Amino acid sequence: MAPGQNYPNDVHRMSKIAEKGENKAFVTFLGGSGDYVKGVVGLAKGLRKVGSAYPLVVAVLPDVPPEHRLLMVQNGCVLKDINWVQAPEMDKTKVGWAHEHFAINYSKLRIFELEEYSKMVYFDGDIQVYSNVDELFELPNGHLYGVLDCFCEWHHSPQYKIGYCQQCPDRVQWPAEMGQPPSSYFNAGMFVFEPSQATYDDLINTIKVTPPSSFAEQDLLNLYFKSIFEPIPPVYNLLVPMLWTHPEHVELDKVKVVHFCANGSKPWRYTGKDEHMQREDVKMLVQKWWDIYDDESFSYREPMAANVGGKRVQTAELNLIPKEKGKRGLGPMVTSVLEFAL
Ligand SMILES: O=c1ccn([C@@H]2O[C@H](COP(=O)(O)OP(=O)(O)O)[C@@H](O)[C@H]2O)c(=O)[nH]1
Ligand SMILES: OC[C@H]1O[C@H](O[C@@H]2[C@@H](O)[C@H](O)[C@@H](O)[C@H](O)[C@@H]2O)[C@H](O)[C@@H](O)[C@H]1O
Ligand SMILES: [Mn+2]
Repeated sequence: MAPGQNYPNDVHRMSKIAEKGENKAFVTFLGGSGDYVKGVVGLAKGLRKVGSAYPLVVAVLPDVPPEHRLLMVQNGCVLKDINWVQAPEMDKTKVGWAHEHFAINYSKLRIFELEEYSKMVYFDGDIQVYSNVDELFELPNGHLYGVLDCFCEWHHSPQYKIGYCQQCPDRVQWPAEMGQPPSSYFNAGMFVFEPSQATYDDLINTIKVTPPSSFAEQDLLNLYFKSIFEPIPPVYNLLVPMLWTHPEHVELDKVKVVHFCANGSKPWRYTGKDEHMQREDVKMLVQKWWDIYDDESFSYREPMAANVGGKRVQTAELNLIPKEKGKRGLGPMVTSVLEFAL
């Protein structure tokens, strides 16, 4: 099935159309079989380390492989199957995604369908939590909360061309001939929201009538929630580029959440060779990420038992990849573990 086409029997539909619930949870998003699963495992461990009272839900696309699903479940994640959301057709001669993978990011919008939760805090998989942020769940309802983004590295944007950034609006006045200055704009790597099927349906309808732009669903979310968006302090989503674009707004010892969105800063891919990556503060934040990721005391819960064909076996005994070399696929055991786990 090509992404975006609904499955005939919708095998990956939401587990059940849930009635509105009172639960609250963190939620992240994972697609593909690549290394972002390390980011999710790191985030799960980070939330456990700061003693958060809320679970981490992971909205997983169909192409996330079984071994990655099991790894996340063993780290205490609650998996929710979601389907793709088709990115709008883009005329690449006029505009392109800022990063190729942004096309799958529209599927992130599926988190608005998670109505069994009354309030959720979304984190990208490349975010780490270094201090408890459970207070975010007490923010008043009726708003979407996020941290103001920085435009200083948006090389193809009108903002960049004139050197305007909302982080320092007095540095360069927005010229009257360019119309209204941009409204407050949040980084969609972290936001506090209330799931609603009606909101999700309206977002999808909005995609159909909104020309696509470089920052994909982030631009859409900022357009859609403009009237109820409330900025929250940058300690809740420190964009790594802010360390060099607006150091005057960064008090590193007060930062609670770090977003590794700068090129070359994803800790699990970090080589130190990209621009700015040899900075002491960047190296310290990446090392802190690894200290949590490698810390066994925040890792696997007791190896899970699973009901496999009526027999209880420890997941450690499961052979997730069938013995025959090169042959991959869901063996009967893995399917039942996933049934148990999901
Ligand atoms: O191959 C990918 C790329 C991205 N993502 C998810 O999409 C989010 C947004 O991508 P990214 O964080 O790379 O964007 P950035 O914030 O760096 O612009 C990631 O954090 C992941 O949760 C994913 O699951 N698989
Ligand atoms: O698909 C759009 C993406 O937009 C955001 O990434 C961008 C954006 O933040 C720019 O403002 C930064 O300059 C840039 O570095 C960063 O990649 C979100 O973090 C990501 O989850 C996703 O929504
Ligand atoms: Mn990110």
